[in-house]
Amino acid sequence: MRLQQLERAQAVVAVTSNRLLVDDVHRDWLRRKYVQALHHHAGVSCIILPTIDAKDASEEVAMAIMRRVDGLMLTGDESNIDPTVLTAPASFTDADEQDVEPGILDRPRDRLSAMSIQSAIALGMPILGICRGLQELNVYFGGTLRPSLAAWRPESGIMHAEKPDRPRDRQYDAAHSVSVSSDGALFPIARTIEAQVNSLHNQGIEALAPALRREAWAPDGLVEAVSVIGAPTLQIGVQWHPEWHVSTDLLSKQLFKAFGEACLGYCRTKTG
Ligand SMILES: N[C@@H](CCC(=O)NCCCC(=O)O)C(=O)O
Repeated sequence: MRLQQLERAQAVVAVTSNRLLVDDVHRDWLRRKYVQALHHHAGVSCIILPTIDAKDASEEVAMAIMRRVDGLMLTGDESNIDPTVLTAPASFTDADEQDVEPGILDRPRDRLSAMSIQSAIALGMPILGICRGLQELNVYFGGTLRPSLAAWRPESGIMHAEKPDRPRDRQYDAAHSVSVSSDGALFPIARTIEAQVNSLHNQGIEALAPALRREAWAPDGLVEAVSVIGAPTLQIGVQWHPEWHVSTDLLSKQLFKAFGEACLGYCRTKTG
C-alpha cells in the first residue's frame, strides 16, 4: 500500500446496515458494493453500524459510536422510509415482528439512520447518502417524499424504476441524465453540468427540506442530489448508485474520492 493510501485508510467510515428477517430470525446486512467502493475508491476503512430497536434508541449511545468515526455513509435499500420513525426514532414501540415488513418497511434501519445523521450533523463530519440515504437526509430535515414516482408521472416511473427483466448488473447501467448546479458542492467534484447516472428507486423527493440545497436534477425535475446548507465539510446525498460501477464510471470515482478526502480531512482535525 502506498503511503498516501495508508494515510487515508486511517479514516474510518460508519456504514448503515439494514434489518433482514429470515425464519423469524433478525439479522443485519448490507450489500458489499458499498464497502468495496469505500475501501478501493474512497481509500477509507469501514465499520458497519447495526440497526436499532425502539427500546435501544439512545442518543448518547449513537453519539459515543459516531465520535469514534470520521464519516457516515447512508446506503441504499429497497425498503421505504417510515417518516414517523425517522423523525422520532424511539416512538415506535410495537412488537419486533411489526417493526420490519420485509422488502417494504425497515424501522430499525430508519432509527439507525436518524440517530447517525443526528450525531454526524452535530459533529460536523462528512456524510454521503446514496438512494434511500438521500431520501433519509431529506426526511430527517423535514422534507417529504413522493410515495410512488409511477403514480406521480408514468414516464418518471419508467425513467427511475428498477428494470427487473435485466440481469442485476445491467440494472445499474446509466438510465438518464442529470443537470448539475454550477455553483454548488457537487460541481467541483463532478466538474460538469451534465452527467449520466443509474437509477433504481420508486420514491423520490417531493418537498425539499429547507436545510438542503438542490445539487442536481433529472429531466423530469426530480431532485437527484442534495447537500446540507452551510455544512462544514462534504455532506451530500445522491439518488443514484455511484457504488455499483465505480471502477469504470468517472463521476462515481470522483464522488468516492472526494468523500474519502473529506473523511481524512475530518480525521486530521480530530487527531491534530
Ligand atoms: N425504497 C426506496 C429506496 C430505493 C433504494 O435505495 N434502492 C436501492 C436498492 C439497491 C441497493 O440496496 O443497493 C425507493 O424505492 O425509492
